[in-house]
Amino acid sequence: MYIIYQNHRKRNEPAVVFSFIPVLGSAISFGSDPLHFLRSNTNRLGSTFCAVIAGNRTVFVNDPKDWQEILRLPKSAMNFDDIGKEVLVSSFYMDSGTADAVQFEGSKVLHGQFVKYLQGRDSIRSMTSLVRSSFSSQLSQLHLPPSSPVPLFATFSPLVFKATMTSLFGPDHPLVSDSAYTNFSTHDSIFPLLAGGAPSFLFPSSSSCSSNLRSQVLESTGLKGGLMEARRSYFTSNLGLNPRATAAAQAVIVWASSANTIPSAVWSLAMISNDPVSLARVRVELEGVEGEEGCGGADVDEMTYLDSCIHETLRLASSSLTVRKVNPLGYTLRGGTRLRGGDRVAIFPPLRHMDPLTFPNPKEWVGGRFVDDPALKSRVMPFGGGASKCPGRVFAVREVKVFVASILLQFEVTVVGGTLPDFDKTRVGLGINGIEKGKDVMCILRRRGKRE
Ligand code: HEM
Repeated sequence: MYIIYQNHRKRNEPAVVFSFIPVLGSAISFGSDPLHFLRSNTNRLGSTFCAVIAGNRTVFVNDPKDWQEILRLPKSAMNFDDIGKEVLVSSFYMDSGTADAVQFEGSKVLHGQFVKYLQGRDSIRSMTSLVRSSFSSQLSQLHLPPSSPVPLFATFSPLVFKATMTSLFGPDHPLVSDSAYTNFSTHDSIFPLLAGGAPSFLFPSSSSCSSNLRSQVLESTGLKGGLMEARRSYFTSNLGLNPRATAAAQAVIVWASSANTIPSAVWSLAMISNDPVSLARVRVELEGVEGEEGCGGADVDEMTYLDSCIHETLRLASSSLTVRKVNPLGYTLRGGTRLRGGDRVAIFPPLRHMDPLTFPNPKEWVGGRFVDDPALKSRVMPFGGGASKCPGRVFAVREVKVFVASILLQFEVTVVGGTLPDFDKTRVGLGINGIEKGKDVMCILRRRGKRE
């Protein structure tokens, strides 16, 4: 009965990708090669079709011309909040009542805080300045073997994590530590399984690492007037959450701020360093940066070539999925396609990122792509879109810029072998792909002489 319900097609509904596998449906085919799955089914069934993914009827809208309609629809037609709540419960060990408070009752105020602290000019300036001084002090203490290769991801992921935590909690907070990074990365490594609905008791180590993070997240921030303090005060004073629930809600930001920023930063450094032309162009921009530590503040805004390289990295490494849930009455799209109440609607931006008509030679990393054609930047969607678009996007790009600039100002970086490993494909749908399991980007790093 279940299979018949999921696969049966009513009038005006999108065609359904048939699957005999109950619950899982097409999850494995989609997860193992999403572009092939979406393109081949688009060829067979049309650009909007339905597939059952992990028990959910999911309508994939694959023509970018239809995306704006979906992203602009009001919450009364389809919403992200129900899905957001499921993720809070499945992946952040939050109880259902707390998830309701965070995702529904407090959503307007919390969104306003994101806008104020993650996008406001003064706040971004002071967060960038904290990130810059964190990189500066971490790099000065970094001991590297003089001429043997260094694994880029293993070496720099903890640095990016600690810089991000510094910007949110202040430099002396317990989350600014290697042990907190280990807790974060253990939880992060099984995040795709938790988000896919696997029960958390199967992963006791992740659960204890996540609990370690939650026990640290409430320690005093040392930062007055920042995002984390504003959230904490709202959770306790306005939503009446107890310390345990408040910690769970704060831990979400620890993950959201780091999980995608870390691979974005390290891939950007690797891809720039592996392309002599782009590396030379970025170095010319860096020459214009004043002072030894002058890669934060206003300067990063002027590095347009670096900005292009970072967006090109995000274009290639992105695999996010923007998802909405249709309201119980169902909804009819402009073109007449009928969606059932409870259907999920999904947009996969890499379909456009890898479209040769939009991005010629889409598989190639072209550092100056967006300098040559600035309008193309609006076609890159690594931060999702609509109501759930990443609120940390402006700060995130700045942090990546400061990271790359800090490293290149201090080091000559040479990628050993000249080729980069593949992406980790197990994170489809979550954001920026990490690096293939068991691999790293091996580089020779030589400290540069002091600039005059
Ligand atoms: C390059 C780094 C980053 C990338 C690629 C990225 C990407 C994303 C994506 C794809 C989403 C989901 C969008 C959607 O559903 O349409 C998201 C959501 C989110 N991101 Fe980011 N992100 C990054 C950095 C950050 C940072 C630094 C912060 C905070 C300091 C942050 C905070 C959040 C939050 C709170 C959400 C959930 C928004 C909601 O539920 O409405 N992100 N991010």
